[in-house]
Amino acid sequence: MATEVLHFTAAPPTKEALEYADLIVIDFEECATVDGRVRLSRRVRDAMSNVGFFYVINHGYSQDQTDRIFDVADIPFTRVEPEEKQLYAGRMKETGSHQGYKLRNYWHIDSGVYDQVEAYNINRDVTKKQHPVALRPFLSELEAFGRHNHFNVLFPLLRLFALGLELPEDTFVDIHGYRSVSETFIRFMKYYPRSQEEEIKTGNVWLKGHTDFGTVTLLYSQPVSALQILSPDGKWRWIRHIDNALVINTGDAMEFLSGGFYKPTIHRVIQPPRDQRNWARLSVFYFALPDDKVKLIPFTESPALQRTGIIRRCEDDDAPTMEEWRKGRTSAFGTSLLAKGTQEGTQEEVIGGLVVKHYL
Ligand SMILES: O=C(O)CCC(=O)C(=O)O
Ligand SMILES: [Fe+2]
Repeated sequence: MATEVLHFTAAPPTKEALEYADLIVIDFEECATVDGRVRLSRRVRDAMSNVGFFYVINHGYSQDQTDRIFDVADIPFTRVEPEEKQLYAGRMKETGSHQGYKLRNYWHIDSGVYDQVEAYNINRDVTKKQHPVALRPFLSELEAFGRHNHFNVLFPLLRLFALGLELPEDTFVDIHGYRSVSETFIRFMKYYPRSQEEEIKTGNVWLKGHTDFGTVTLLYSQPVSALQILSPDGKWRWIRHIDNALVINTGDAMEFLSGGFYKPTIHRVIQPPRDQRNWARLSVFYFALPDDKVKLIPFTESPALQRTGIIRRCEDDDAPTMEEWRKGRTSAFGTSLLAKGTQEGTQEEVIGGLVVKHYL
């Protein structure tokens, strides 16, 4: 018998007419055959050179299994007292690692306003760190959830990304070992309402526009609209909720490894539409990163890449390892001093000699 858990009730979808990004849907049932995978890899490649985000359906978790994960995801926020949360606070700035809580008021947004987001991060090896008492009965479920994401979702996606580059299917799989030393982790996230003053000072931005620093991000679609992506035409567009779909995007590490073939898409979180403002926004993610020791240089043997041209952010000799890049990005995120960017509405910082941009 599964341990009992309070049910998390998600908001109804918004009725407001939002300007949504037009994203393709990748049906994992088509992954079963080589032909299917080649077809999907072409669609993924097009989506990536266009909007950069896409959906995955039929990923192997039923609606009930996904609902259960959201119920468990709420535990670190609602079933743990503030004093206990402090005991499990992550030390992102000092360690460059996402493990434990990211408590509220940690990331600077704008004009002296800090975030109202709580996150709880769990390495896929759930034994790496201790967890709050209320979460302990669920650790084996969380381990299974990580495993499912790794083998049933991440690996098929990595194969599609490799095929798109005309590389052997397991090129990226081979550098994302489930048992390797790497940060690949589960994140639960809950956003809390803010004061009117905070909304005004930040132009309703809850989480600034950024790229993710790993290879692939899996987000379990949830109904509170707030996530937006920066479209190629310079407009922010909303991500639409699809029941039990995954929202997929790639990050910096995939850009490095693919020589700019798969570019990371800038995304942000803003205040939800009026009809959803009194609802909690709970998110579930799996953030994939290659093994810590992987040097982030392009797979130049890719025929596709040779045709399109390789774009490097730096010379191969200067390229960071995954460990260096994630530590640099993680410790700086939301806490470093940012300079005004060259582009309107951007801010910049330098990490490992490379410019990293943030968007308002
Ligand atoms: O909450 C969301 O939908 C997005 C959060 C996000 O972009 C992140 O945690 O990197
Ligand atoms: Fe993100």
